[in-house]
Amino acid sequence: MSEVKEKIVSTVDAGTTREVVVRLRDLYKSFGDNKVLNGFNMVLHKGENLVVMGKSGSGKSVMIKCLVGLMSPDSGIVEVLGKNIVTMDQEDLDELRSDIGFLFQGSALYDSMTVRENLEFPMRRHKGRFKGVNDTLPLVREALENVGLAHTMDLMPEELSGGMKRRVALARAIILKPKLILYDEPTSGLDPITAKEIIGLMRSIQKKYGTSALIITHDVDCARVISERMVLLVDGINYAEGTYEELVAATDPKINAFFKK
Ligand SMILES: Nc1ncnc2c1ncn2[C@@H]1O[C@H](COP(=O)(O)OP(=O)(O)OP(=O)(O)O)[C@@H](O)[C@H]1O
Repeated sequence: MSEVKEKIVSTVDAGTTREVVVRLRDLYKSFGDNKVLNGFNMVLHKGENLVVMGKSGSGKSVMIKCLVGLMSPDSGIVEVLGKNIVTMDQEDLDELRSDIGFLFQGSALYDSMTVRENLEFPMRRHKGRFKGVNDTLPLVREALENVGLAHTMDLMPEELSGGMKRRVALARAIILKPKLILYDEPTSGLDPITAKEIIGLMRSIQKKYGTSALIITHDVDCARVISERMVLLVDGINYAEGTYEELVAATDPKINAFFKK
């Protein structure tokens, strides 16, 4: 275990007053002999941008799936917005997910729907939350204005560039004003300038709405700019935690490997 982790974990355990939005404790998940999560721990505080890095196949997606209840851990605690995910029924899970925004790899817009219809989609899924909303237009417009794309409302996804699609996907992720946003590789496949724009938007959204964000990325520049704190997932555990600067300065070779260009 690295010095960095011991230092930071002790600060967190020493009774921080920040509200906890996600708590994963002693998470284990195996597939046959493949032990993917081996006692993983993580805490995300309210309003925080937490970056999780791990090499390909290290279990980041498995961790996220456990976090949103798409996969059950073999053991361990998964608390999201004060609720225990592991014991929840489907109805409660659906309700909880209306408080979570997702921006997953590749934007995943529906090609046969306009931008506006793509944005309305989460509202249709979580009808209960929008009972009193007859006119979705103001919400769609506000979400698109946040990403500078209000003029694209009636366009089809094929009429947008890759960077614009990612921004629309970001607008869709925030339209429900989620308390928590999960970003899975938000800058993958984008050129450095567009990636920078997306990171800028992620930051301004967090500032405007006070959203908590968990960001999974391989992009060291993205991690440097966006993270307040980082967790490195290695060998199924939270191998190291700290700020970007603390982790870059660490001497442990397994930590260094993440920051080599
Ligand atoms: N449903 C499943 N059944 C069996 N094995 C699985 C399943 N889901 C994931 N795994 C295994 O768990 C390990 C971790 O996979 P995971 O997708 O979480 O990695 P990752 O860190 O997200 O990788 P990447 O960065 O490439 O997306 C891999 O060895 C994978 O084969």
